[in-house]
Amino acid sequence: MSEQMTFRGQVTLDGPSGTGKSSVARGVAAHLGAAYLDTGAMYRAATVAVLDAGVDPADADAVARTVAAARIEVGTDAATELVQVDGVDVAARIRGVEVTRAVSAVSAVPAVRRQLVDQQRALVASAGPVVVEGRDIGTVVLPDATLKVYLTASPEARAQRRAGQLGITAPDEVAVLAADLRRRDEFDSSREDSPLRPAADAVVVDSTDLDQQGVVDRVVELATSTVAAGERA
Ligand SMILES: Nc1ncnc2c1ncn2[C@@H]1O[C@H](COP(=O)(O)OP(=O)(O)OP(=O)(O)O)[C@@H](O)[C@H]1O
Ligand SMILES: Nc1ccn([C@H]2C[C@H](O)[C@@H](COP(=O)(O)O)O2)c(=O)n1
Repeated sequence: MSEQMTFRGQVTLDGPSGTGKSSVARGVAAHLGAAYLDTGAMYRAATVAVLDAGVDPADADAVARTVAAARIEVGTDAATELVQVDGVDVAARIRGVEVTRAVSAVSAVPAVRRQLVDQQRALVASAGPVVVEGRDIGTVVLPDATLKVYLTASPEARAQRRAGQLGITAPDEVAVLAADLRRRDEFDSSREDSPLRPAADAVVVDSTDLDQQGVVDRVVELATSTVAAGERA
């Protein structure tokens, strides 16, 4: 695919927390002129609905009922962030500690996953070319995607990145962040329904020693060469 040609496919970006999926996916979408879908934001919005209803995130039946009754909306424009629950803007709230602590439990509920995966596929179907990031996009949501990337980085790099994002410098606070990332990864990788793992045909990109732009360039290069190989076949 030359730079002038239009990208018409789907790129999936999966991987553990703090590897840079959201920032890289936005950059790749902007470069390719594609839409962008943050599926983690959807599970976070579902968690807001659960917490606001006073439901225990460990009560799977109540979580499923609450999320089924909630109207969860996310945008697919890489330049703006739209996340709403029942018409209320929750874009800032979904990044808070309370939601981050509870989101793994909510996202492990099979009925919640079925509901949000259906919604994700509908959004993708109407988005055209798209970059979608999450944990199960290459394995479950879009198994026929043009390019699947599984992003990794060392636990130390991920904790430092998250600390930088939050303006945290004290070593003991960075250690707390690292423990939280570890806890969430273990939970997300060991759940029964759609655990975090690379798709068999995913390209693994280790971003530990790459800066953000370097990762964006690498994924754009992979998308370009995948499309070019498809055109030659
Ligand atoms: N290659 C990189 N080098 C250094 N910093 C990076 C790199 N990629 C992303 N970052 C920074 O790391 C932080 C975390 O990135 P981001 O939120 O995109 O990760 P994520 O994988 O989407 O995390 P989560 O799954 O928890 O939402 C951000 O501040 C981002 O700017
Ligand atoms: N496709 C997805 C996306 C996200 N999740 C879960 C697992 C994460 O801990 C949580 C928040 O995601 P983040 O915003 O940190 O990317 O949502 C999932 O199970 N499947």
